[in-house]
Amino acid sequence: MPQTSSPHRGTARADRADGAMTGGRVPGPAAPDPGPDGAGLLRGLDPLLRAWLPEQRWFAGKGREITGFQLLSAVELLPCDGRLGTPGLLHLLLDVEQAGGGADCYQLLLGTREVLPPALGGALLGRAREGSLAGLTVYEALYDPKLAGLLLERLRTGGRTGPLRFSAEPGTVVPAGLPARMSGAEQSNSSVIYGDAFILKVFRRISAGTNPDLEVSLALARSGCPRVPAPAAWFEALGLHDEPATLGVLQRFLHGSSEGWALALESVDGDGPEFTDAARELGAATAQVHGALAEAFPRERLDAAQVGLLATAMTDRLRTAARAVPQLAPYADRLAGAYTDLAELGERGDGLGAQRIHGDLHLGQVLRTEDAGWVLIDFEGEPSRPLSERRRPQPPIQDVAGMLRSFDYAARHRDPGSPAAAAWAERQRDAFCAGYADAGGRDPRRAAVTLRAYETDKAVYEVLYEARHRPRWLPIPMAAVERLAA
Ligand SMILES: Nc1ncnc2c1ncn2[C@@H]1O[C@H](COP(=O)(O)OP(=O)(O)O)[C@@H](O)[C@H]1O
Ligand SMILES: O=P(O)(O)O[C@H]1O[C@H](CO)[C@@H](O[C@H]2O[C@H](CO)[C@@H](O)[C@H](O)[C@H]2O)[C@H](O)[C@H]1O
Repeated sequence: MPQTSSPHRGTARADRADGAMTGGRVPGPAAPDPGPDGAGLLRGLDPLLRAWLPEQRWFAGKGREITGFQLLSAVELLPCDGRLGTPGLLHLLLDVEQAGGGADCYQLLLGTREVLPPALGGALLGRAREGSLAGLTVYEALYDPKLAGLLLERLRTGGRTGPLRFSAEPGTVVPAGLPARMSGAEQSNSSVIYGDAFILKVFRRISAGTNPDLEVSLALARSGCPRVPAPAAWFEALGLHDEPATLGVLQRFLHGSSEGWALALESVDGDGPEFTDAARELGAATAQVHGALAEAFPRERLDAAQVGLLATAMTDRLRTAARAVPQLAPYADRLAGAYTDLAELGERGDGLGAQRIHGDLHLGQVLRTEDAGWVLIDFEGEPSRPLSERRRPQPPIQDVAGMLRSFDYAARHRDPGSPAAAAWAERQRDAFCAGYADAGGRDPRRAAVTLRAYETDKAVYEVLYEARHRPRWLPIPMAAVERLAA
């Protein structure tokens, strides 16, 4: 609901009928101009954000000092009213500047209250001491069922509030008043589950353009492909750049589904059935999704020069990762051989087929349902890559390599060096590749050079990912690095 009244004591006011606050316009990252109310907001938030952001799993700039903030957009979706005891809801797009240069744009949904109920204690950012939020407690709004419910209502009703545009997929019915709960899965983004019927993914790091998670799952659902949860509604920021930036997607929640990762671990740990049938079906599901994507989006044939560029990009990523993670450095030259082989294959052969793909396929991105079998989620691609790159056609074997790496992860999650783990992973690789080929995909085992290059690239990415986010898990991709470098 657009707000026109004063949201907070102090200077920040929603003084436009469309709900955008003064200084809440979106001037673009090149020329941010938060204006007086934006500056007032930031004065109170600055110290809270400096302490809170680096603690968030989705914050990509861990380990680098935050040097400043630029407010790109501030929209008040609900005013905080102390007399009525109602919380406020602020939507912010914020450039976070860090040592070493550059800035990343993050989306924040902040609740404001005079007094935070104990149940929301875990969502606390802190109390603002100055600026337009002075005296108010600031917290993560998505944890507050009332505020998360308000966001659902905006998605249901659609329309504009300042730079925010809410849209619904025609023909989809989203009931009002579904109870909200924050998803426990702390990943690259934040998700809210509504009544076990829908899940809203709120993207955290925002880039201009349509997020492939929306673009791809919408195209697949519209084509009738049953292997993705259909998007029901989404919201975007207009005016950041030339293109709208996707901020969040509401999609069907697959209630009662099981995550591939959990099922695989049960099998590895001996608590569940052998996984090979599931791996074979997963290979078939992946091939079906690749088939549907090849129909829905343009395809390309990468020539020798383009394959050479792929190999160069892989080599660059390897060199960057080896500089950041010293354990990787001794293997770098031998690993780079896989990329040289790929470039030579490009010279010799008739190129590589490329199309839209999942882009970050692993066992945490597949859900097994009673009715539909395997369903693929999270088509966002590797969050660390630029959006433009993630939206480009890629060889589909990249997804295969991602899943094969994931079998290796599951197998080695307890003991990276165990021979039984290696044998388990080998069985799943074979089953997955056989299922992929049976369902119409090209047997990945017959593309050994390309597969090895992509597995190496993924293992290198994982080394960097684990070193940054989960250092205890670093031995898992390092075991793969040793093997791939041999
Ligand atoms: N449509 C869905 N139905 C059921 N659970 C889902 C759905 N989408 C996501 N999830 C759950 O939420 C987790 C995180 O979702 P994901 O899209 O991978 O988010 P992120 O981009 O933050 O990694 C998944 O691993 C899965 O457990
Ligand atoms: O799910 P996200 O899009 O956030 O993907 C990132 O995090 C993943 C971990 O949660 C990471 O995946 C790696 O660990 C998985 C086990 O936790 C394993 O199944 C994957 O094979 C492995 O790559 C992913 O790489 C990262 O982009």
